[in-house]
Amino acid sequence: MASLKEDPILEIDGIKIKEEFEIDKLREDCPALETEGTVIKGESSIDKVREEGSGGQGERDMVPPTSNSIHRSGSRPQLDLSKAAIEGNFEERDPTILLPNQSDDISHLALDIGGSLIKLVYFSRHQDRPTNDKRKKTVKERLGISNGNRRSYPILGGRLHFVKFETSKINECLDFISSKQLHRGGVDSHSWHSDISSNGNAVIKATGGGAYKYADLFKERLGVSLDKEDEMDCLVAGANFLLKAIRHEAFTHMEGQKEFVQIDQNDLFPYLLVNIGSGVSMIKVDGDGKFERVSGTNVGGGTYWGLGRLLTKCKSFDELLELSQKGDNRTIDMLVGDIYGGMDYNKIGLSASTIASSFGKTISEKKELTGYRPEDISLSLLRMISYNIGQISYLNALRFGLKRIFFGGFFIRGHAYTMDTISFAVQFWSKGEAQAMFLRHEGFLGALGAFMSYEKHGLDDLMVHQLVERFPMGAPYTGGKIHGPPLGDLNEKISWMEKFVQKGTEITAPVPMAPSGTTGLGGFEVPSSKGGTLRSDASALNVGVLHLVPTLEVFPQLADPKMYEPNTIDLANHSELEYWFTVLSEHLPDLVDKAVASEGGTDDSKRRGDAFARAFSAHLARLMEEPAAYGKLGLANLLELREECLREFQFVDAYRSIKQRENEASLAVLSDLLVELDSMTEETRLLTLIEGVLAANIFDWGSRACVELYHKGTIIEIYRMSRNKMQRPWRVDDFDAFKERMLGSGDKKPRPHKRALLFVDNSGADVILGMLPLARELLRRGTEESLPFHVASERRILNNLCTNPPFC
Ligand SMILES: Nc1ncnc2c1ncn2[C@@H]1O[C@H](COP(=O)(O)OP(=O)(O)OP(=O)(O)O)[C@@H](O)[C@H]1O
Ligand SMILES: CC(C)(CO)[C@@H](O)C(=O)NCCC(=O)O
Repeated sequence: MASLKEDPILEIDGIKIKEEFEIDKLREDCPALETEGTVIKGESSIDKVREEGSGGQGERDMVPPTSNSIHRSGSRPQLDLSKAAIEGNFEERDPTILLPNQSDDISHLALDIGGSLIKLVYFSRHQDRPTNDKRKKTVKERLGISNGNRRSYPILGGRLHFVKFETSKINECLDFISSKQLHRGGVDSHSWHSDISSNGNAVIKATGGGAYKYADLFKERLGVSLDKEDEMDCLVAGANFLLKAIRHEAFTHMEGQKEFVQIDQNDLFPYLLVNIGSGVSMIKVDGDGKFERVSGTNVGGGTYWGLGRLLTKCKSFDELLELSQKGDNRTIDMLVGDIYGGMDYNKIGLSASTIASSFGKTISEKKELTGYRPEDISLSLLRMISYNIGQISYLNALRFGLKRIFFGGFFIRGHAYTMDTISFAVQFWSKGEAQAMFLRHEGFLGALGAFMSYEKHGLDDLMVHQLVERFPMGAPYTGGKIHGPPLGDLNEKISWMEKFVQKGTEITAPVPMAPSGTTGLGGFEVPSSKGGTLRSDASALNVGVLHLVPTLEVFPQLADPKMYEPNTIDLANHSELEYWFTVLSEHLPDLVDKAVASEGGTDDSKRRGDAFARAFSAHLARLMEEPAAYGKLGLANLLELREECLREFQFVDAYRSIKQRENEASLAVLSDLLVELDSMTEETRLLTLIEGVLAANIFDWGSRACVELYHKGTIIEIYRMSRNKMQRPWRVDDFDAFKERMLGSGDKKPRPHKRALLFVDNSGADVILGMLPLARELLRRGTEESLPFHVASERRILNNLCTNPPFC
């Protein structure tokens, strides 16, 4: 095996890092970027630039350089690099680059003002990294330049937030916008502005009837103009975006069972979109921007809430919904059995328990309204409206031969009984031919669509993996009654946690309002209430903050990147979840110690460590309650959640000191290791390389045996021991099959492998030690033919290589 430096693609040996690079290099990798010949000096980021630039994927996005200072492709955002200059010291690592001519005018707030609720979607730039941690930011990140995809425009990393207010409380919404200065570009507005119209006024995209009704109020209170977007256009754009870009957005819900559906983007259309807001719209969707509103009904969410309020005196929608969980509709609804003397009406397929007439029983009894339990009324009403919508939806699907029906709108509210009832109606009337599916961001379709209508959002061709959903810990997740999004400020978060500590209150994970085991079958069963109380909106809605991470790229040689699922351990399996719950809980004190030590063991870090432990425990408890609370849950998601939680409490890298130690050990033996690998036969080398990767990684994924091993020595010792002296606590599955695919046998050529074979985790040097030779070997092959395997979490490898160069 020759020197790693000869590898033209993955130049990750990096021991000797280039001292400078020129914008020309950047231009080469990101052809759309042009400057007026400015030379920018810096360090190390060249590796990142090169790696990212070499990603291979997205050649389709490449546009030839233009001669002028800024290349524009359509209306997408571009950076104007003209007169770009280093700010401050040239010798500084990754110095900030000023772009004086860049207008930075990307808008980031959109509204859907409906008959019942106002929905806000807003974007905030990532602020994860402490500003003094410049080493972590690459030049490209600072520029907002995308990576290996070679986009011709930047996508800025950040978060999409989802918030809602009751339309009747529009002033609260205006206060919220104003307090966060969202109409002006947010609190970090020094570099981030809303659209400013030619006359200097901010313009916000808005849809829904309220965009017309409240335009003057917005002008008056905030001085902003609402740029009105068509409601149906927005609903469709939002639904298409979610279905294409968000992992596990859609799910089925039958008899209390939630199952996520991974939609194949190439097989999405046509479908029926049913948006259940105050009223209901039914839209046949044939493609992006291709749709027709084929039907609607005025019996919708407003009907349930309005009639329910009158009949039960409930003060809020949630109260009404919560009430239904304790209801028994048989006291209100007339069943087939009530009419047929307890018998089924088999001839037309109706069981005795089928509802013959919603609210029908009340005509035969001489009771006043007060004689009925509000719980029962609420349930009957909910069932009547949900069933009716399900049935009308199916009839419309039938009209157009559509098999899939996606339901959105806030009426659904992630509520099990509602979804079960709709699903039952669709299934019953279609005789199982059509399927009802629900969307996790159910109520935000319109607002997202309005957001998408900004010409400069730059999100239109994001890949699924670039939007990562997170569930930050804030008041709403600890059962607190705080309006708005999760707490953003670190101190706020910590003091929240501390309040719980002081009061000795256990942090209760929010109980999902959707109890499992409810059913609409037969239409009368009583939903089994679990916990009884509804928690705050954010938790009940199960909508996380979408993190946009434009640097994440799928390994370019995957056989089918869209369908690739890196999570091989599915925690939907309860015993698996329990196992990992125990591992992670037991490991928590140790992790906190490490995290605190990585920050110098200061009082502040101890305080943060404590808060982190509580926050993460609450997440774990929440997931034990409802494993699918945050979308489909695989082990990698759980570990990422932990990482994210650490970052929320500003632990940049809990394993920093360990990595340092490992880096030193790795460096010392690297050349030996390469010589050793070079001397092996191809087959032995392949196995050795895989073992190397596993040796490095199983430890990280929580294996107790490896943790013990690790305590006895450094990773390189484990690596050596694993090959020579000891019984390995892991094995390489399917090596023969892999080998055949990898090396080919007889006249068989290597062919793509369907499953992930390598697990690569988010640590730094240890992964790379195993990964380095393997990556090189495989990438060498990859230049000749398609790689025969998938690398799990390959995006993290790139990230790690970029942000934690291992040997420098
Ligand atoms: N906190 C809440 N307050 C009021 N209604 C709620 C709440 N949560 C859920 N809902 C339900 O959601 C419905 C509103 O849904 P959504 O926000 O999707 O529609 P909308 O945009 O307000 O209505 P439309 O599109 O018809 O103008 C309400 O009618 C009610 O049934
Ligand atoms: C009027 C809208 C579109 C406003 O969102 C909605 O409330 C609705 O679709 N209502 C149903 C109206 C009907 O088709 O009968």
